[in-house]
Amino acid sequence: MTGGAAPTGEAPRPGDEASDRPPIALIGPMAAGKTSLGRKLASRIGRTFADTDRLVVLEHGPIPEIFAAHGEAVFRRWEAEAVRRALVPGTVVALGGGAVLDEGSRELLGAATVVLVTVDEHAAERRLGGGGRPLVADGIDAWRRIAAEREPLYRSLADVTLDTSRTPMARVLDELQAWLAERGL
Ligand SMILES: Nc1ncnc2c1ncn2[C@@H]1O[C@H](COP(=O)(O)OP(=O)(O)OP(=O)(O)O)[C@@H](O)[C@H]1O
Ligand SMILES: O=C(O)C1=C[C@@H](O)[C@@H](O)[C@H](O)C1
Ligand SMILES: [Mg+2]
Repeated sequence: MTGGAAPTGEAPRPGDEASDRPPIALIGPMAAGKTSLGRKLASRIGRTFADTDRLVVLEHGPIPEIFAAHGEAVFRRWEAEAVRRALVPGTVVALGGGAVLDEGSRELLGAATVVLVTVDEHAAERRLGGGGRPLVADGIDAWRRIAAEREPLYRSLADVTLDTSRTPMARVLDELQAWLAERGL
């Protein structure tokens, strides 16, 4: 795990509510484990969980159908709306892999604790099966190109980075929980 400078927030006091704390946002490339890790983290620390892909699907239908019928730009607009609705104090939010492309969403992430979840291409290739991700319908070459393009953006937003390639989910979760607890987040 690699972390940035410790946030300046005070340690939690008795009576503090998680709902007063900055939202915890999980960002990173497709199949890194944002949704799985976010859901487990929220359950463990007693916070509400939201997944922006899920919110878009609930409101507008399956992602491949949105891309086919309306194009990526419309998906990005609906995704940005989902980020704005979900990213409120006290929550854990898993963002879609490309949500950081939207400037307004990046501004909102400035008020969040941002966890970058990474995965190497070998593990990503094993996890990509099952489809549902139109931008990588052609496989790992597209995943590699997109991940490399976005890496500087992901790194610039992250407060902490966790790699899931060779670490079981339970241990990644323990590490993240400890990192948050040390900082009163
Ligand atoms: N640490 C891990 N070890 C092994 N498999 C993992 C790990 N983390 C996640 N996975 C598996 O990888 C797959 C992708 O995980 P997940 O859907 O959480 O990724 P994501 O980052 O949310 O992807 P997307 O960008 O498509 O939303 C799932 O099948 C999940 O069970
Ligand atoms: O990285 C991306 O651009 C995407 C990631 C997924 O989470 C979905 O939001 C969608 O498939 C696009
Ligand atoms: Mg996800």
